Amino acid sequence: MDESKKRVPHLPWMRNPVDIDLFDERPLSLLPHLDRRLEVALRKMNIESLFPVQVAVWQETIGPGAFERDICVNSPTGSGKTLSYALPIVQALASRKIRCLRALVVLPTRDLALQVKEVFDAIAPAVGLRVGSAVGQTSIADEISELIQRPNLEIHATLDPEYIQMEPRTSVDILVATPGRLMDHINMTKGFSLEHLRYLVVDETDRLLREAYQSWLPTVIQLTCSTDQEMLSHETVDPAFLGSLITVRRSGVERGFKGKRYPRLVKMILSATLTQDPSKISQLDLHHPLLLTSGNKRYRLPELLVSYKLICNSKLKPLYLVALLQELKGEKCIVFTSSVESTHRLSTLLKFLGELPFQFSEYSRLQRQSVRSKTLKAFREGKLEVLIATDAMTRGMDVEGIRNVINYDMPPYVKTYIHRAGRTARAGQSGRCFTLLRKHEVKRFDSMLKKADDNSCTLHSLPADSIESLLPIYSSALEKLKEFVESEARRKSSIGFKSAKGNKRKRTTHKVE
Ligand SMILES: Nc1ncnc2c1ncn2[C@@H]1O[C@H](COP(=O)(O)OP(=O)(O)OP(=O)(O)O)[C@@H](O)[C@H]1O
Repeated sequence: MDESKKRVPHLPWMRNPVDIDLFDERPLSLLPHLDRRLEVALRKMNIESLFPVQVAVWQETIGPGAFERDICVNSPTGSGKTLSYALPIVQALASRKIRCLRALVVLPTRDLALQVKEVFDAIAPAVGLRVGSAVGQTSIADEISELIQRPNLEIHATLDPEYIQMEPRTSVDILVATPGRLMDHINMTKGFSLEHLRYLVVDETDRLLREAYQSWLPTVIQLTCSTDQEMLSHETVDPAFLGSLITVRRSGVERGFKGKRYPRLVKMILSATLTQDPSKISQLDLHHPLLLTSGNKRYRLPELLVSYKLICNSKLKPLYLVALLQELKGEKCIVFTSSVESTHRLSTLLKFLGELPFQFSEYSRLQRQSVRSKTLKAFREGKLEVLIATDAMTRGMDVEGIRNVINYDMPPYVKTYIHRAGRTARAGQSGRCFTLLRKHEVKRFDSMLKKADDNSCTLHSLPADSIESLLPIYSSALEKLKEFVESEARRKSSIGFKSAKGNKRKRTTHKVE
């Protein structure tokens, strides 16, 4: 057995997880306590039953677990983690009386946050909840007007200000945010408060913990802890006296959480590759955490994913890619490269190869958000068949109908392989992942796949003539690429990108691989 499979987690609570594999998909009609209005909303989304991870989390939240413990979910890509937290949170808040910010969901990128907001938007309005976003898609002023409700002074003109709520306050129940914009609102937006927060979701946890993003996590933890402290300091005061806006938290004493009279903030963390590093996990200040994981392996690929490797002549690697894309005959594909520069060079080179039988586009953080959003829309709608992308931009991306993932550059880590491959074979569908390898990379790749519990990666070869037929235009395309990169570097340096100048010149000497 592979060593990585036997490794015992350092954290004791991670050693006896709830096994998600023991849960079956469950029809909505058999889900205990599901609000009828939510059932209708789910059916409108064409959801007739809950996936195993969703049933398992339901059990620990709305079911007998009753949100008593913080929830940590480690479940494969595309297994339905978003709805696994969105549904219980919306159901739990369905009976709230007064609108204020009670659930905060944090995601690493804007596109991902908007994707998750869509899921909340599909169910929350059914029970009268409002969902907002703080992702920097619009100006901060527009975001503030969406999130903050200001008192209407004209309506209250004749009333004594002492008796009316004059302070601005949040006008959403659930907020989906990226860390940067969240911090902007925490620091600057009048009326933005986490005082009543009951649920904090950290999706794509391992990625969010890796990057500090202006210390958003310690700030959120501190702000929500101080609420607990503040409330505890009112121990002699009847909670009712604290006003209807104060969330009356469920007592947590039954599991021995001494000294906590008020329900704490519930945290839910999720990933397909959840970290087991105690120092990282400790940043979350988890309360009696419960791990839910699929099977007894650390990493898991989607069940219906098939992996292939292609051994390439490294000088002709772009042609192998083109030949493979031609073979895939316009099926939706994502091609992963190792960096934004490499993504840019590869897509530029493909443009110089003349008419290709597929529509493709670059998708990376080098581009403006508006360009990226347009590209993603076209890809979703099937107007583009191939997206050339980097890891950072596509984590968690859920696009229907992606049949293939192509690793143009070998992923550096098994976690990277899992997140890239997981853009296909989602929600029980089948999919393929191809990895282009130079001869010397094969051994390292094979041992990496074993960690992902995939021993079934087969060799895929392309007919020699499919590459040979591209050779005549290849050298002229390379020439054009060289000129293009040089002129781009000159243009950038002339508009003041002095630091970029050196890098770009260096880049022109790189081979296109
Ligand atoms: N119960 C369900 N029935 C049918 N489809 C579902 C159900 N739950 C989720 N889905 C669909 O499954 C797909 C994957 O869901 P989701 O994006 O939540 O996966 P994930 O586990 O978060 O993946 P990743 O780790 O890549 O972020 C989505 O298209 C979603 O609409």
